[in-house]
Amino acid sequence: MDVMVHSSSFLLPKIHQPAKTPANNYTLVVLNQHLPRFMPRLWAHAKLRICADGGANRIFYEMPQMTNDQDCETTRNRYIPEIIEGDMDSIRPEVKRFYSNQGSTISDKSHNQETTDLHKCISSIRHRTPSHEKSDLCVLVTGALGGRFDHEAANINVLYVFSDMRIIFLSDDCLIQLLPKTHQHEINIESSVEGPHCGLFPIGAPSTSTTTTGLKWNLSEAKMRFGSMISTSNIVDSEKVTVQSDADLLWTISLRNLT
Ligand SMILES: Nc1ncnc2c1ncn2[C@@H]1O[C@H](COP(=O)(O)OP(=O)(O)OP(=O)(O)O)[C@@H](O)[C@H]1O
Ligand SMILES: Cc1ncc(C[n+]2csc(CCO)c2C)c(N)n1
Repeated sequence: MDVMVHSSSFLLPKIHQPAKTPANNYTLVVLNQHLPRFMPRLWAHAKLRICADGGANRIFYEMPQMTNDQDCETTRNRYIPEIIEGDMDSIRPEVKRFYSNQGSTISDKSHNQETTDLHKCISSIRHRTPSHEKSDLCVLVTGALGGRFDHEAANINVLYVFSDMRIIFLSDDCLIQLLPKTHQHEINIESSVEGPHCGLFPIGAPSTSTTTTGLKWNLSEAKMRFGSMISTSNIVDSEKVTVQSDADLLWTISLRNLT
């Protein structure tokens, strides 16, 4: 079974980032929730930036408070998403007008009320990415966690729908991602920015055998399912964590107080 290597090096300042890993070649998706404190850094290093519908309001109204620019206008002119995607029922008219005039592509999918704006964004990223670049692509998503529980459930479902893509949800407090059962996983812990708290569990299908190394409470061919045992409030105990499972698992790790 192939090994998939993971790293949160996108959270490091640029000078500390290793040259070419999937984590440094990412598309940023901004959802309609409060921006995380490290948004300016994520934005600066992204290869492509997509706002999901009302996510554009967050960039327009919240970004000016997160930078040291002299005035609002300077910030707004600096942070222009390449694409705004979704059913356009939450983006404000003045925000849509502003970014449209600045050259953002407005991808209006108001006819589709079957999938969420995040689903539309990920689907569009998949279509835009040439096959030979797919394995290198990482998608960082802000605003997927916290807030309305139906939105959160839909967001997590997107991780499962697109389980062959590297998608990472980031909040101020933690990150989460899916570890597909098709691979063994090697997670390099960036201890200056993440840990020590972590969790590992299946949602949906149970796991009859999960084995880990590098955790304080390791699993050895352990069974996990909701309604029985799941691993939460675990602690990373090594610079490298390995995971092998017969089920897709969610991996979550706490983020330190970065600026
Ligand atoms: N409170 C929230 N909690 C978690 N995710 C959210 C929340 N609000 C928005 N999102 C995410 O941001 C995306 C864009 O948000 P937006 O408010 O534009 O959605 P929407 O389609 O108007 O949702 P709805 O009509 O259900 O309120 C959503 O698809 C969802 O992924
Ligand atoms: C069974 C079922 N439940 C809910 C919706 C509604 N819905 C799901 S995603 C979406 C778009 C949100 O931007 C909407 C309105 C549906 N279509 N089918």
